[in-house]
Amino acid sequence: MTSAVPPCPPADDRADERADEPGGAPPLSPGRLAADAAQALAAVRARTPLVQCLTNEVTTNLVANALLAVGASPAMTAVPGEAEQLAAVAGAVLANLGTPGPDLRACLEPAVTTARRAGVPWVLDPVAVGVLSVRTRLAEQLLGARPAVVRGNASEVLGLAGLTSSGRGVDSCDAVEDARVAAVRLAHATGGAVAVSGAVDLVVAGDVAVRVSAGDPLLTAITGAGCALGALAAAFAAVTDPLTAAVGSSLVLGLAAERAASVARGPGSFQVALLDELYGLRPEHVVGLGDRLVVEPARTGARRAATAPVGAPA
Ligand SMILES: Nc1ncnc2c1ncn2[C@@H]1O[C@H](COP(=O)(O)OP(=O)(O)O)[C@@H](O)[C@H]1O
Ligand SMILES: Cc1ncsc1CCOP(=O)(O)O
Repeated sequence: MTSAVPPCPPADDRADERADEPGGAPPLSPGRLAADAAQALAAVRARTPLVQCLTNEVTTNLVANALLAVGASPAMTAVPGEAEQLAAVAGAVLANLGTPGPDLRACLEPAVTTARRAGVPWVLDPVAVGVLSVRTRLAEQLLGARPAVVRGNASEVLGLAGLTSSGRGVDSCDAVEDARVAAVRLAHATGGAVAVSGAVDLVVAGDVAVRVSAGDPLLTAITGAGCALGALAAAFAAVTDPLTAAVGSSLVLGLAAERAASVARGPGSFQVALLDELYGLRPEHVVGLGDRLVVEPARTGARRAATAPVGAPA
C-alpha cells in the first residue's frame, strides 16, 4: 500500500526519564477521573455519537450492540471509496484489524487520514499485531495518522511498538505490566492514549498512567470483549479527551461485566447480560469508582506486577 499517512514521529525517548523527575507526578486524582468518566457516559447518552466501525467479521454484531447499549450510534461501513465520506462527519472512527481483508484494507488509510484531517478522533485496535505480518505493517502505517486511543492486549501493544511479544493469534501471552514501556512510547509517538487490556487494564497518556481494576474473567470466555472495549473507547473519544475515553470505557465495560457475571450461567448468558448491563449503566454507577483507579507517573511501577483486585463490588 502506498501511504498517504504522514510518518509517525520518532518516540520521545527522554519522556521516559522526565516522568521520573520530581514534579512529574500527574495532577489527576482517581476521584476526578471517575467523575470525568461518568460525565462522558452521560455525554454519550445525550449526544448519541456516530461511531464509524471499520472492524472485523467475527465480532461486528457484538460491537454494534455494545455501542447501542451505551447510547452511541454504530455504522459498520467498510466499502472502499465511501469509507472516508463517513469518517469526515462521524463522531469517531474505529479501526479494528481483526480480519483485514482487501476491502477493509482499502478503507482504513483513507478513513483514518480523513478523520485526522477533520479532527475526528479515531481508535486503533491492533488485533493480532506482532503475530501476523500484513496487519503489523498496516498498523505501523496507520499510526502516522495519530489515533486518539490505541486499545490492545499486552502482546498487541508490544508488537505495535516493535518490541518482542509472545501473542498467540488474537490472544495475549504477555503480562499487562510488561507492555508498559511500549505503551509509554506509543503514547508519546501518537500524542494520544494507549490502553493495554488484561485482568487490570493499564492506560497511558503522556506522562500519566492509570491502572483500572474492573472486569470479570468471563470477558475472556467470549469473543469480542476487546473489540467492544475499543468501540466503547471510540464512543467516549467522540465526547471527551483520550485519557478519559480510555479509562471511562474500561470502567464501564468492566463494571457491566461484573454485574453480568453475577447473573450469568456461562459465556452465552454472560454475553446477553453484558449488553443488558451496559444498557442499564448510569453515570451515577460510575462516578464513585475512583477506588478502582490508581493514577501514577507513567514509568512508575514499570517493574511491579499489577495486583489490584478485580471483581470487587461497585
Ligand atoms: N482476567 C480478567 N479479569 C477481568 N477482566 C479481564 C480479564 N482479562 C481481560 N479482562 C477484560 O476483558 C476486556 C478485554 O480484554 P482482553 O481480553 O485483554 O482483550 P482482547 O480480547 O483484545 O485480548 C477488557 O475490558 C479487560 O479489562
Ligand atoms: C477470533 C477473532 N479472529 C479474528 S478477529 C477475532 C475477534 C477477536 O476479538 P477479541 O480479541 O475482542 O476477543
